[in-house]
Amino acid sequence: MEIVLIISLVLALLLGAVLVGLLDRPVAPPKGTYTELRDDDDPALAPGGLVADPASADAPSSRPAPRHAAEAPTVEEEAPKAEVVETAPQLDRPEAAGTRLQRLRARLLKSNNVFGQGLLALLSRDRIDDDVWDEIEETLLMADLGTEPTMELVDRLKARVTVDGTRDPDALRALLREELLAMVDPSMDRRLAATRKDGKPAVTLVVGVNGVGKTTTVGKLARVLVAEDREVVLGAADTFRAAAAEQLATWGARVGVVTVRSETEGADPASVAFEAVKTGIEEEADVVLVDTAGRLQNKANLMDELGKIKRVIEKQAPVEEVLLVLDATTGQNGLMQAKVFAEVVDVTGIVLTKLDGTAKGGIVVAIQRQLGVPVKLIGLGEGADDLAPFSAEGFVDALLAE
Ligand SMILES: Nc1nc2c(ncn2[C@@H]2O[C@H](COP(=O)(O)OP(=O)(O)OP(=O)(O)O)[C@@H](O)[C@H]2O)c(=O)[nH]1
Repeated sequence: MEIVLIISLVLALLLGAVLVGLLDRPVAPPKGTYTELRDDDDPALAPGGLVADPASADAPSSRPAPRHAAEAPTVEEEAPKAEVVETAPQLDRPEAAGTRLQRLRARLLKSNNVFGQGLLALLSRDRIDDDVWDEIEETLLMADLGTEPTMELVDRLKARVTVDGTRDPDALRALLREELLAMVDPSMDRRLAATRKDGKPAVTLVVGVNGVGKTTTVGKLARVLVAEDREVVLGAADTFRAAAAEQLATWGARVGVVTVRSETEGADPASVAFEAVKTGIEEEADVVLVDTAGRLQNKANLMDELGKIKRVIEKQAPVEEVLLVLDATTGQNGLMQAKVFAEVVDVTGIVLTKLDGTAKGGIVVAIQRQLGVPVKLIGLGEGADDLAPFSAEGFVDALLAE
């Protein structure tokens, strides 16, 4: 009896020791779970191999504080908070939209001084004869104002300068300002669709030919919107250029914006766009910006693809804005592009990039006349905040600034 008791006691002690040993061992996480501290808006593998970009998930978000601390206390223990704070990249604080054109006006004046100041100098000559009017006409044509608007403006200036007979520099400046402003048309609605409608984000599709600055514009525009406290989701539907998705994700990460992209090179851009909009709806974003691959307007299959992207997006939410990006340095060629793009998708606004590198500011008027669509944004440099909302007054004032 005693022996049985002793054996039972020894067995019990052994069993206890084994149990303690087992509990002490680190427990491997179930397959597929994260082993590092992750954010709430961490990318989940989406159907079709699409992920919300991991680069963005590392950045601190302006959204409500992540709930991971409450949900996964053991993981929290493994990765001390201090470490996360140290490694998390600082978010950029983008410049507010309102001050941008003012800051960038010097660039506009520098590249377009012949257009604005040159015109003023010609009008201020002591005697304005036919030769001077020819020079004025030439200046306007050189600035890509287009033939019809040039004739119209010259006629109006002729009539007013002759009738008024004024030679006073201030009066001439005011007169020229008024006439240029009428050409640029301050009555056009240049607001961007950036507000949720019927419980869905405003979807913006960004289109244009190769190299005009689409991806850069989407990145810069995200910053404009973030500065206005909008929740933004980016869609990298330029699956043709390998680096485009990476480029876009970097732009997004700098301001804490999620980028939806495909892990498969050459994936169907319509499906990436679809996933981006889906994510935007799920995340209750204000705006979804979809970047698309550059396409030549004379390639019918690529233009058809654009139509498809739009149709696929619209299975979930209407495309509120189609921004056509045009490179201002390409001048009249941009007009041809605009015409064809407008036939395939309803362009709602123009983004005129690289205005810092050209004296062709008159293209603003020409393009608006051609499409009946307003220029909404202008690019004035390669800097992250060198994209400004277009204002007719701000533009004309910059052209005429001293
Ligand atoms: N100076 C200047 N450069 C600009 C401006 N906007 C864009 N760029 C530059 O234009 C180049 C092309 O820009 P991307 O955004 O890659 O052009 P993309 O249209 O997306 O190109 P694809 O994807 O090949 O069609 C980059 O070097 C940009 O920095 C601008 O307003 N001013």
